[in-house]
Amino acid sequence: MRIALLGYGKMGKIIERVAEERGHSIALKVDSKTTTLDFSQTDVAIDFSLPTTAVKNIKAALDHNIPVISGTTGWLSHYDDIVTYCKSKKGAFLYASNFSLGVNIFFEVNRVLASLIANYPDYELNIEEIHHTQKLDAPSGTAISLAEDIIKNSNYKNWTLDEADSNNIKIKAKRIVDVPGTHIINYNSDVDSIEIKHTAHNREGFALGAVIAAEWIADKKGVFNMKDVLNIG
Ligand SMILES: NC(=O)c1ccc[n+]([C@@H]2O[C@H](COP(=O)([O-])OP(=O)(O)OC[C@H]3O[C@@H](n4cnc5c(N)ncnc54)[C@H](O)[C@@H]3O)[C@@H](O)[C@H]2O)c1
Ligand SMILES: O=C(O)C1=N[C@H](C(=O)O)CCC1
Repeated sequence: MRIALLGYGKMGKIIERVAEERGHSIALKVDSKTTTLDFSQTDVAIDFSLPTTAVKNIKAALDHNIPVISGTTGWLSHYDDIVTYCKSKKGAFLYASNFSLGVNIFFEVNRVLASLIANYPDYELNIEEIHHTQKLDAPSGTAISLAEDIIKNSNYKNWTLDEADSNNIKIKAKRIVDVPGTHIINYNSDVDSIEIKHTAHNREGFALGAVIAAEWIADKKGVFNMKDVLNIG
């Protein structure tokens, strides 16, 4: 498969190595200096760029009839617009806030735990996410996915970075040098606590998941997510 890397930073470089190890080639590398996007030698595009550039990159790939997956976070207010755009172009698109297998299993555990605890108001909930200091967005896309899944399976109505009340899930976003990504869900009552935690040891899991998703979407049309790829849940 010939891959366009839309974004060639920390993730783009690891994806390049993982993709080559799996027998693919990199046909196009796009970063802040790129002026024209030539998709003519490309089968699939992988976007790990910036919150401010993802929408333009995704639309450019769809304009050229190239299936595209995006791991960029912080642009989701435009998600519905991209879904409509993809359908209008009869293209293929997949977004995942987190491509790692471990986090996608963690998402399932989070959903089950949220629905089990939903009817026990004695438990106070908070989500904590910890990432490296270069991260541009807060909270992380993964923390937003976790909060949205809890909202779907409980009585919470929203999430907030500020002080929470019983309608809102508090998300604490911490930035510590070199942390690839940690997410903790904590339910706390007067008598006990229940905590689930996912710790990424490095970025390899994100990169492998992204390449697997790109392989999966290359011959498809439609809008997908990682549940479609991994067949879990
Ligand atoms: N979904 C996941 O599994 C996952 C995992 C890790 C990171 N991320 C997200 O991926 C994104 C990138 O992460 P990173 O750690 O590689 O960041 P990074 O800052 O290291 O890399 C971003 C790259 O985008 C490039 N860029 C700038 N302008 C561009 C443009 N117009 N078009 C294309 N690229 C452009 C920059 O030159 C830079 O190389 C972030 O939003 C991050 O939150 C998601
Ligand atoms: O390094 C990042 O930035 C990460 N971003 C994703 C998020 O916002 O959830 C996934 C984890 C790493």
